[in-house]
Amino acid sequence: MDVYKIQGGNRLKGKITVSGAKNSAVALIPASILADSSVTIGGIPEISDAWTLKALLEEIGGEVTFENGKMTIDPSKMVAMPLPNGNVKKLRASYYMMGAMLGRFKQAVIGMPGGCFLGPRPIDQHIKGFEALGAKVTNEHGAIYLRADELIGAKIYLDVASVGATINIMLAAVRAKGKTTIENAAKEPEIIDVATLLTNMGANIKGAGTSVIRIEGVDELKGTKHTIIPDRIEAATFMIMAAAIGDGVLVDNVIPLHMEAVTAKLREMGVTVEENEESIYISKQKNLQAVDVKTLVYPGFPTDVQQPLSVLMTQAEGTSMITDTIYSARFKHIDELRRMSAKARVEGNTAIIQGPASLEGSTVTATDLRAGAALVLAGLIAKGETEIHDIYHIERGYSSLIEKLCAIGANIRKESIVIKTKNNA
Ligand SMILES: CC(=O)N[C@H]1[C@@H](OP(=O)(O)OP(=O)(O)OC[C@H]2O[C@@H](n3ccc(=O)[nH]c3=O)[C@H](O)[C@@H]2O)O[C@H](CO)[C@@H](O)[C@@H]1O
Ligand SMILES: C=C(OP(=O)(O)O)C(=O)O
Repeated sequence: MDVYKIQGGNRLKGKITVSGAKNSAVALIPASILADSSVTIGGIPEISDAWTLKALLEEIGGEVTFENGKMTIDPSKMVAMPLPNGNVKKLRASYYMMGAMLGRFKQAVIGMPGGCFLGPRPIDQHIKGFEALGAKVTNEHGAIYLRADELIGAKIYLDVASVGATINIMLAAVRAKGKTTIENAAKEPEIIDVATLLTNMGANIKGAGTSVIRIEGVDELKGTKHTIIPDRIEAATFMIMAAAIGDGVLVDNVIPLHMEAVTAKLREMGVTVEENEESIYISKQKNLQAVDVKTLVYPGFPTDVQQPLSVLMTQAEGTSMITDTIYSARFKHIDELRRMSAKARVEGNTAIIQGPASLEGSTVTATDLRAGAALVLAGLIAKGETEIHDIYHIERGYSSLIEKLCAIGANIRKESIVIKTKNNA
């Protein structure tokens, strides 16, 4: 089993470069299914989710290359192959195969998606959208079956402003007949990125990034080239690391506007954040102060940053509270942080964190992707050695994390270890 081993206590200094956005990449790659010729996407992060999606596109007949961050997808020979099991279970975003295959083939069979366990993650709004467009949707033996004679544009009001549902409905609606309106749409930057790719393919989409998206369906979509936006969650993770143990860190390849909620909270904690055009500089910090945070849909504070920020809170003076209104059970990392001597507890959907705490290295488990990023930070801060298990979660979403952190001074390495069980002891 692969683990990360971290010797804590090193300071971070220098430039760290953010990769393309995971949560864009995982939607842009399936979006290519809708084109009639090759789509090239630059800046795809080297994460396992991207490799798994490449494999899924190949399973349905796509010809895909992925080298140096550039993925080229030739969708011309794709067929509506059912994908009930296997790779679809390895990631959450396999659900975008539903919208894209429905848009192109008017049918799809996709197993229930995997991804991080964060508490219940329903997809009822995705299904409601597909049904409004005229698809018949059934759940048989854990797979979703979608079939439509034709897709017809409709007015769809989302009960919750879901990123996944907004993108998935967009993917199907660009090939529906007539007009679709998505009301109470999510406004995350990744939605604009997907709309930009689709528009360059020939789709007619207005209002992406606002709460009302209007789509006029088209008969065909063509191949194109696209460059992905920077990953605002990875950028936030590095900003938080820099605030905790940096001696001057430049986080490069950032859109500062996407970081506003994070930047504002860090400033409230006493962190000096200098914004440049495409980078953010965090100098050496002292006297961090406790704050209260509530996660919200964009442009609010992102749930994906809740877990890394809770580690910074262990280093701040006083009692911080962080409430997750998007995923109420996204707190498994708190138990792991307690193993490292953090003074923290969970009450309902809120973590209450007492700082400053002297963290101690320990053996911990990355229960999910951002929990893993939080534990990497905790290990970098802690005295002694931290060993992180189940790092495959981290590698679903962070590209070259070890190389990037070592280049600015961290002592972290990946190792294969043998876990002793009754059978091999
Ligand atoms: C692949 C991807 O981009 N994943 C992101 C996406 O996940 P995901 O697409 O799962 O999140 P959504 O934005 O869809 O969900 C937001 C909220 O809506 C609820 N909901 C969602 C869909 C639905 O049909 N019904 C429903 O009730 C969810 O339970 C959650 O409380 O947004 C999350 C919230 O920003 C991020 O943590 C994930 O990183
Ligand atoms: C929860 C996340 O990912 P996913 O939706 O792919 O599980 C995340 O990116 O933090």
